[in-house]
Amino acid sequence: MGPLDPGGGDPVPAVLDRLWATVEERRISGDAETSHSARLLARGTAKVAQKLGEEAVETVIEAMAGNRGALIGESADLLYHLIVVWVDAGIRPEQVWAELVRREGISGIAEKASRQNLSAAGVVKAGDTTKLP
Ligand SMILES: N=c1c2ncn([C@@H]3O[C@H](COP(=O)(O)OP(=O)(O)OP(=O)(O)O)[C@@H](O)[C@H]3O)c2ncn1[C@@H]1O[C@H](COP(=O)(O)O)[C@@H](O)[C@H]1O
Repeated sequence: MGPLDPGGGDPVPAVLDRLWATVEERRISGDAETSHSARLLARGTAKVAQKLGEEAVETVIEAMAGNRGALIGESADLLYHLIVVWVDAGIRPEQVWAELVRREGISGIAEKASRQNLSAAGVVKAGDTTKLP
């Protein structure tokens, strides 16, 4: 399974794979003086996660204001900071693409209902999808 093939035979945006590879390279050998990624990663998991939260809020603000141009820019910031979170956590993009492919065709409403049924039966705790097939 290559970086452009999440397992279902579909390509994923190559720019996201390239961005992950760049940020991972910055984690390994980047200079905090010249690389924003290296500087942010050096500040630790809490700061990396905080920045993702800030970018998410800024994205929400532009979405609610109906500013489509600003929403595109904030979306790019959000994706970049999500990728920094993955690099910090040791997650490779293929793992996320595979999870998206696994969910294809599964309605969110049906999935939630099955989780609630399992929870009611005492099989899994509500909200915990890690034990689902
Ligand atoms: N896509 C991005 C990208 N999007 C946003 N940003 C930076 O994210 C920063 C967000 O600014 P903020 O003021 O919110 O955050 P901050 O500077 O950490 O400030 P504080 O929260 O600490 O006060 C800005 O400096 C943006 O330039 C990005 N920095 C890098 N990339 C990509 O990552 C690649 C590697 O970048 P470097 O790691 O800098 O070499 C680049 O070639 C780009 O492809």
